[in-house]
Amino acid sequence: MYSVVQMPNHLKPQDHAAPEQDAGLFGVDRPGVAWDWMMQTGQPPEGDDWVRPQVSEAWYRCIEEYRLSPRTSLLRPHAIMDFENGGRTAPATNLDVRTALATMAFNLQPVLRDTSVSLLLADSAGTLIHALDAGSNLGPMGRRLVRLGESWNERIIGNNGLGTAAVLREPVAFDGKEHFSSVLHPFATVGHPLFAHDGGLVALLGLITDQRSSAQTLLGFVRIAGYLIETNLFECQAPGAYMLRMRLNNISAGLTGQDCLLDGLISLDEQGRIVGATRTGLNLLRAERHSDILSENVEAVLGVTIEDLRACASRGEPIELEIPEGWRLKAEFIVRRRPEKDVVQPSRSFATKGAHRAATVSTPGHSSKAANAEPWRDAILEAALQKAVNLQKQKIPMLITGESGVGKDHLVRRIHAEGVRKGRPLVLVNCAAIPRELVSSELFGYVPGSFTGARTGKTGKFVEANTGVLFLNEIGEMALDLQTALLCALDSSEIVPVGGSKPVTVDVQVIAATNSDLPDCVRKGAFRRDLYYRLNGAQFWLPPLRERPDKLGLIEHLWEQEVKAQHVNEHKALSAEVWDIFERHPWPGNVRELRNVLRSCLAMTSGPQTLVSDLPNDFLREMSDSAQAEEEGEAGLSSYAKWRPSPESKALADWEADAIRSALAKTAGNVSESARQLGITRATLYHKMARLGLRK
Ligand SMILES: Nc1ncnc2c1ncn2[C@@H]1O[C@H](COP(=O)(O)OP(=O)(O)OP(=O)(O)O)[C@@H](O)[C@H]1O
Repeated sequence: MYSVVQMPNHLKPQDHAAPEQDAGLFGVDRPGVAWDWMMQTGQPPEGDDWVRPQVSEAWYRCIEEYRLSPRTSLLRPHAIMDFENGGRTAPATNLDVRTALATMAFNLQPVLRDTSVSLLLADSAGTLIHALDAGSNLGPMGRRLVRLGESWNERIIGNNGLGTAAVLREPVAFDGKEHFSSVLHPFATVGHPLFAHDGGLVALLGLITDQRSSAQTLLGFVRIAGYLIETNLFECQAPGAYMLRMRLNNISAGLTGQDCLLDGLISLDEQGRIVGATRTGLNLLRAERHSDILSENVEAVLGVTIEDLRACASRGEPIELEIPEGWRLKAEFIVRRRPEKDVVQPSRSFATKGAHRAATVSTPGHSSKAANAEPWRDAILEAALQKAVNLQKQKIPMLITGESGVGKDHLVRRIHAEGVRKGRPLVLVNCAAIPRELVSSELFGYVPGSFTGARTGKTGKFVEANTGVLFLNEIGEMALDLQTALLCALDSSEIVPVGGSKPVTVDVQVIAATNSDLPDCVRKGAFRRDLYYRLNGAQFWLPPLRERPDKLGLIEHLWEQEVKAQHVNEHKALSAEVWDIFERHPWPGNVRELRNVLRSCLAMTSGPQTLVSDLPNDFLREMSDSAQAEEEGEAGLSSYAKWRPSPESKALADWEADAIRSALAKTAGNVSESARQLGITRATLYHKMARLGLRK
């Protein structure tokens, strides 16, 4: 029980309207006043005049049960140890489920694009396992909150959308100062628990935004998103040979809310026993808990036998079911294709994830994957490629966007190799790398005598690319006057060489790429609007590596490619620790950084397993700097802090020196090759060698 502190009357509002956030109806920021009151008295105010009961109850839990302070900022390492029962790994969600969830969240992301809302996924313990479009509007503190590995557990940072959804087992939303912890005051957070077929909590879906009065609005979105994800997960993961998809037949029957509109699912084994249900399925059957219906025969619950259901389905007849209280359900009986033995158990914890992955990543010939396992496919790249190749038939200009290193150039090369213009020229122009005054002559060429020294004239890139593809990389860097010339060339399919007067007709498919925010450049007047529309016949956005739901699959795939490329014959696998670092690392350099790191790792690995000490120095230093910066800042938990090589085990300089020695030994003292293998420039390597007193 908690004690109740009465708020002085002069502070109380004079009516019982719903509490307002941020100076609402009465010009009073009620949750703000209540929070200040709690700070002074150590107790939340009584009743629901100031904050919603859900909020005051959460604040009581924070004070009485978790002994938190409202000034609790981010989680400290010791706090996570306490929470995890003496430092054991938090109950993580099954890897297949994590991948499935991340994929579904990724598919939802376009709905939120161009909003200031970030989508989050946490495991059942509240530890962030995936974040989409996270951080751009959230400021430094927000960006720290949405880093993978941070805990949103209510016991750690107080009430919040994700952590409290896990406690209450229902969707929740909090605005600004309704959060117990001041760290969350600049934000609105919303969360939805995601349940497995047996009712076990598998993960948490959440949203965070800097629009701190929008939580209730976002609650509707998160409910629908949660329903879609849960239903999808059920269809992919629930056990059972059959499934019943049910919907209420008579809407006026008395059920309210989303259960009237949404499908409920249950799955059945060969004998007709219920082996799984979604929460909507549970509600439609008027069951409170999964245990009320799991293992029951469908006949006992719905009054029909499995044979009846099979017979109806084989006659193609709809199934009408009557459930208690006279409600009628319309149902579809589905024979599922997946055999039971393939089914994974979502609510089982995945304690040995690193070990599992280490076992699955190996050199060809040592692979522990099933012999008939399908080869990994880069679904994101393939989907973009397929669309682009089709569009190329109509010569539609394409714009490829995404952060540096996500694979824009890689995609263009694939489009060229597999599209209708394969075998024709592919001409690459990096608009940022050519001096401004030369871009015009580079693109359009020049005639002899057009300027001093131009005795012979030059063919421009447009003419070189004739009948093929012209790839304009870093298009956002192009000067405004050149944009005008480019627009003319694109509109007329004609170019005029510098110093010339006769137009030359060209047949060129233009593909442009940029990692800048072109619409923003248009708004600021730095990029021509008409050119933007001209280039943007179709747009492909490649996600950053950290947001890719198939990140681990891609890492594994590229590791295998690297092993092949370097003709390594012995068994080589990434250790569990390295996997964990890779999973948490935000990969600011995206696939480019990943490839460099994998290349260096492989070169450094002397035994069968790649250890943390085999990671390239720049990468280790990045981790180390990040951890240090966070430790120096406000009590934050770094995902990296855990992985920083401990001073007792080895000083960073020693790691660095070992790695360089090893690279130089392997390349017989070749500095360029060593630098390449280490993923650093030659100059950096020389600098480090001098600092560490190393010789070739
Ligand atoms: N999907 C992928 N599969 C395999 N390799 C990839 C993939 N995407 C990118 N890469 C590799 O990553 C590196 C960087 O890719 P790329 O140069 O295409 O990125 P980018 O987005 O064009 O970067 P920038 O904006 O800096 O030019 C290249 O070595 C490329 O081959």
